[in-house]
Amino acid sequence: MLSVVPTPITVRVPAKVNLHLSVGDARPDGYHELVTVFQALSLTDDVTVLASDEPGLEVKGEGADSVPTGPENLAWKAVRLLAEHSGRDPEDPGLRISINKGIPVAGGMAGGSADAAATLQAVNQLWRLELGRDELGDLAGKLGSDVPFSLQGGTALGTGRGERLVPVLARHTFHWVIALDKEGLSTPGVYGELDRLRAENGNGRIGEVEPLLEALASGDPRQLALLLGNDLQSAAVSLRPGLRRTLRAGVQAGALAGIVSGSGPTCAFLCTDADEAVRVAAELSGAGVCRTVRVAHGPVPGAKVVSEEPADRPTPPQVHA
Ligand SMILES: C[C@@](CO)(OP(=O)(O)O)[C@H](O)COP(=O)(O)OP(=O)(O)OC[C@H]1O[C@@H](n2ccc(N)nc2=O)[C@H](O)[C@@H]1O
Ligand SMILES: Nc1ncnc2c1ncn2[C@@H]1O[C@H](COP(=O)(O)OP(=O)(O)O)[C@@H](O)[C@H]1O
Repeated sequence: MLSVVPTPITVRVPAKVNLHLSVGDARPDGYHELVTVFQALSLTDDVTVLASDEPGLEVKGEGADSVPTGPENLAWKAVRLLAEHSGRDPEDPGLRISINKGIPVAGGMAGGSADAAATLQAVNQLWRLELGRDELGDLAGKLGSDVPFSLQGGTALGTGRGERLVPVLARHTFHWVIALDKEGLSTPGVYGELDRLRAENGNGRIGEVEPLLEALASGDPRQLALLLGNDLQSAAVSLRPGLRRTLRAGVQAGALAGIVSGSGPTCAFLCTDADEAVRVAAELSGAGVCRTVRVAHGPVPGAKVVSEEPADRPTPPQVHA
């Protein structure tokens, strides 16, 4: 018998791409100081949370087989953190979680962070914790550097580890083609490779962020394309040399520019408009340089409740024929 009324809540949460990712030196705590511009894209995961006496977590969809279902899943870490924060027993949260993945796993698009953010949002509602944006944002930062952005969405400037956010004006919907690779890359592995390359070859870094912020405000994809930059790209390409071919193929197919998304190996190609993105995606998928392609647009909102049981809603009036 259930001890609480089951009230499933589904939260939809977006992937991200870093339009600008400037990586500083490693800090004493092992993290790198960043200046980054995130944009939330229309590739999404759905996370459904349900109060249950039979706790568990299931993962379906894109790359589900490689996602852990135990305590190392970031969704469970989010539950644990909220339980501790609200004086519940973290060993017995009484929840079932179902994750439907549309975000590539270990692809540099913050899929795990997205699930953590969605779980924070869903459980906040399910347990009626009424934590506000700032409080949820602080908890999100404890779960991972990208988690606060997954909550917030839109377009934002991130500093610190990437967890300190300021919204950025983006006066346009931008259209992207996303090329997914066969296997993921480890985020710490890619940061480590960047440190190694820099120790060997010196400190090549992308420029300042301001011109990119101006391009976003202007809404001109051609201007934005010239300013996309990612310090982690050389490290991702060093670990996965085939990405060079993928990046070239996207531009040959007609994209304005291509970039490795975060720590990779997913590549994101900016296109002039939605029709052009569909055309580039079709051509790129025939080029044999990646596992599969997707079309996406951004910015889109952050983690958002898309359905819940109408527990508190009045019964709708009956309509008789
Ligand atoms: C590279 C980025 C760019 O947005 O995204 P992904 O490509 O992973 O999606 C992020 O910095 C990833 O953020 P996230 O995946 O949340 O990383 P965390 O869990 O906080 O940290 C995982 C590991 O990445 C490295 N790390 C992360 C953030 C940072 N500013 N400096 C780092 O050096 C550290 O080795 C850390 O132990
Ligand atoms: N809910 C989750 N979804 C995806 N990956 C997860 C999740 N929880 C933990 N992970 C682990 O996090 C690693 C990084 O995955 P992900 O967050 O998708 O990539 P990235 O850090 O490149 O954006 C995966 O290899 C996986 O083992």
